[in-house]
Amino acid sequence: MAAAASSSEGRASSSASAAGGSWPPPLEQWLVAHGGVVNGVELRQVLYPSGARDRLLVASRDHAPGDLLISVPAPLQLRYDNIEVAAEAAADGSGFEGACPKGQEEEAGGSASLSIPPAEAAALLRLFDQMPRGSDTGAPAWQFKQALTILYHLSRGAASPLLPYLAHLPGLAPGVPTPRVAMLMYDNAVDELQYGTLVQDIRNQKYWLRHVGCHLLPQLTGGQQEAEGEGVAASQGVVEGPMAQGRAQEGPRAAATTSGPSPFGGLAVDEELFGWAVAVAMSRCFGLSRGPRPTHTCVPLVDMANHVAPREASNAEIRGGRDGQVAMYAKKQIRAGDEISLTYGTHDNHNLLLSYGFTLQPNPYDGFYFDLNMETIESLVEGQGGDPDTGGLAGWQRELIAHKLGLAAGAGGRGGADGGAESIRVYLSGVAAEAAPKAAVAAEAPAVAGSAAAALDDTPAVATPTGSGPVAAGPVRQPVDPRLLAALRIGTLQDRAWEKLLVGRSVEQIGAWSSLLARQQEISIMQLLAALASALYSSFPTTIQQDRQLLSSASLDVAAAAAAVTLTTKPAASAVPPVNPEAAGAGATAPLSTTAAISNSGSGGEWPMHPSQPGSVTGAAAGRGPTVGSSSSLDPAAAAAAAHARDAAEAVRFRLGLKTTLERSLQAVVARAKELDALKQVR
Ligand SMILES: C[S@@+](CC[C@H](N)C(=O)[O-])C[C@H]1O[C@@H](n2cnc3c(N)ncnc32)[C@H](O)[C@@H]1O
Repeated sequence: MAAAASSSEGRASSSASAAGGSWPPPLEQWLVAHGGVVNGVELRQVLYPSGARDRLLVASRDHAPGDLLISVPAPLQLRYDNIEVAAEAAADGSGFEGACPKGQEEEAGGSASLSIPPAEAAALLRLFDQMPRGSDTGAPAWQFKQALTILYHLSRGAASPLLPYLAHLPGLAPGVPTPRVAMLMYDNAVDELQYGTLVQDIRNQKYWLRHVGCHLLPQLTGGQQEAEGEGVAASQGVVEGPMAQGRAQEGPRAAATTSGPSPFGGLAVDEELFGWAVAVAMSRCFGLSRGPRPTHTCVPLVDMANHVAPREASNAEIRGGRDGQVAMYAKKQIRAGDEISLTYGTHDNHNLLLSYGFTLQPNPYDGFYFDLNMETIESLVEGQGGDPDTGGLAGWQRELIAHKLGLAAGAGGRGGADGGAESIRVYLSGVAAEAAPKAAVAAEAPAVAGSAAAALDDTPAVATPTGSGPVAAGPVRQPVDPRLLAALRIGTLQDRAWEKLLVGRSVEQIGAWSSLLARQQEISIMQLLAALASALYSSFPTTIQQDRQLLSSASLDVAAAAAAVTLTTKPAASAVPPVNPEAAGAGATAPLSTTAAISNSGSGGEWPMHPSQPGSVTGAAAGRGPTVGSSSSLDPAAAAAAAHARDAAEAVRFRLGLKTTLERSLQAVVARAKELDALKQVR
């Protein structure tokens, strides 16, 4: 829990605010100057002993529960619905050029116009439409739309009122590296995760990132006809696109599209820059799930709050307000100097790594996932009940399990014929037995993935970005997935008399940790689960102890690499004053190999950013936006070494967390078996 511990752990901590007049302006000041509210909250930078840097929100005075901490009006947020509204209004001739309510432009933007020129909005909307789609929603993936919106505002440079916010984004703000969301990790580190389901998800994300950033965008914005071979992605078809919230597909008209003028002006968007924008979108957007048009939004300053879990550990929450305003409130007493934290959602480490580029140790929402089919259930329960002749599942058990779990009834897990899935993904979790829910899980509301905050009665719900993993983590975990427990309870029954009773019960009721059908049966089930957890643990090539050792040397590597970067980094001569002096030159852990300095004529300074080639951002060519310096501010080899070291350490941390989760699950089932056995003895 790096960030949670950061206030005490950091050896250097100071306000991120630079002296007045420097660039970029402190976010707190910028927000207040343009209609936002900031009450007793400040942004701090923290430097860990490892050399890693991060930022966090800190209370500058005491707060009572319910206090408003930050409020950000819609025009100060970076959100793609603004683009959609502007384009649609232009198309239907209503002449509305931007989503900024009348009268707020001046307030929010100062000299820069909040109106989005109709032609540019229309060009962006066309791009949105070409993005890969989620098969579940059929809509272009929001992460890509938000990334394009971020790049669009970046390309506008001083013409965008959001430039001061952009300058604080990780990867642009000096010393703050781009989050290493899993799709940006090096391949060798991905292999070291030792966890197939996550590795597959990361490969799919990498595929789509490459496809869009490297092929699709250049074609759509570069004046070329769609090239041959681009149908490949669509025909591959098997790509599960977590970024696209499901199975990703090509945009509907991609193959027939002729590119138009780039909405990014002179900003050359390549795979690296696009990857940065997607990582920013994934790691710091809030979902607005209600309201006239669901959208995602980057909310300045509010997006500086770090994540803690479980939910009770965070001291602030987000609420939506009227006119798209997003606000942060204290949800408990906060003392001056406390870190202000949010719970992004009930994310397991799989989701955290995919969406945010870090893991929590321990993570109360973590889970070990595996695919369960009828064959696995059959082999698990063999000899424990069921058909007296074969010792396997009797026909009625198979039917009941298939029906309750939505699985295909065939022994080999042959999906389809009866409408059931071939397999479902289930978990063993690290929830300690004593913390497991006491009531049936069925009593819990179904999870809305990523839902982070209670909505006000009449206002839009606000949620932190959903994790992109394969399983939406629910609000409450029990040590064993209720569906797995239900399957084992049904599969080990000796007596068909249970069938009538179980038919009317939900899978959550049958599989509730707190309930059981018969004590001796439950003891056997716990023994089966203990054997399962042990077998899964043994399938890892390394043990917990080996991982711990590796991690301590990996941490040394990270620190050494960070130190090397700091030593070899030469701040660009023409570089802007950094966000704070400590941050100078420390952006070297960003995965990007070069930096260029971009000057913002409106605010009289330059700050480092990272197009993939120095000088590729040419505001002059576009006749607007940023102009480019050519200073290189870090040693690419040292930066790459630091990124490699960080990835390697994160991979080991992830798999260590997974094994710890399995170990805890094992402890929970063994404890339950013992408890039931002891009860049996007493009676
Ligand atoms: C919404 S941003 C929070 C602000 C961020 N710290 C910054 O400086 O921009 C989310 C990112 O913060 C970092 N983060 C948040 N919570 C964290 C935690 N508990 N441990 C480690 N990193 C965390 C991760 O890099 C994540 O991608």
